[in-house]
Amino acid sequence: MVIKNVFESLDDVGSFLGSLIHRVANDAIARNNIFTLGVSGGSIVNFLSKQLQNNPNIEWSKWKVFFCDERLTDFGNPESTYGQYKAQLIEKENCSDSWITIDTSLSVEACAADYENKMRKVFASNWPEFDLLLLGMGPDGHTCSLFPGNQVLEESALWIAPISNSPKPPPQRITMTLPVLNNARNVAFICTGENKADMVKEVFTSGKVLKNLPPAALVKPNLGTLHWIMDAGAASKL
Ligand SMILES: O=C1O[C@H](COP(=O)(O)O)[C@@H](O)[C@H](O)[C@H]1O
Repeated sequence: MVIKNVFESLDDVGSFLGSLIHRVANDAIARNNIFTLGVSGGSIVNFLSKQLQNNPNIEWSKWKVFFCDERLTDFGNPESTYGQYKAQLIEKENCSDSWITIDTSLSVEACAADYENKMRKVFASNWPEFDLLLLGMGPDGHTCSLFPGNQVLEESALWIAPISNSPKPPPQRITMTLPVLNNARNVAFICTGENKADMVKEVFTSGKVLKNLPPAALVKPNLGTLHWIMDAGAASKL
């Protein structure tokens, strides 16, 4: 199922995202006593940090937060996604125990394998079934660190893949693979700004030739729900 939500203001995008997260978290905790969340970097960091701050109802001890992708760089580098969440949210809420970080001392291949092992300690199944994955999309159609034309789009065994040639800096990254994204219970794209309008249109109207599809169009949860949360700018060409 695909649900499209378009809002006039960025504040409304943020509030809707906040309510979606809380609804899914409450359901997951009621069902399993744990909420598994995957977060992205880029523009989502601000939205998410704002929504998850100063909320006494969040049971952080029951949250396990993984990175949908992460840049292999020191946490002190402004490019580090964890570093951004740390500064904007984690230090303020004192919730670092809930966040599963990469080991930046490893090579990119070892880092990806190590992160997959960390994930396997939480999920016993063949493929992890995240309660919610929060994804962004670049104007080129990339999501996580899955860039157009990269062979990693065909990955069918790894949960986490190394990327050593990302066209968007920094070049070394790790990323969830498509089978992981498509096994989630809920996936939400948070997409704002007119500079993404052409690609949003392409994602919603692109044909069936697999190799030509932008990576974001390949995210189609097998059994879960796909939410597109957009502002009017991003949705302006739909
Ligand atoms: O490089 C990345 O880009 C995407 C999209 O970022 P945005 O700023 O255009 O929303 C992001 O989702 C991903 O996590 C990040 O590593």
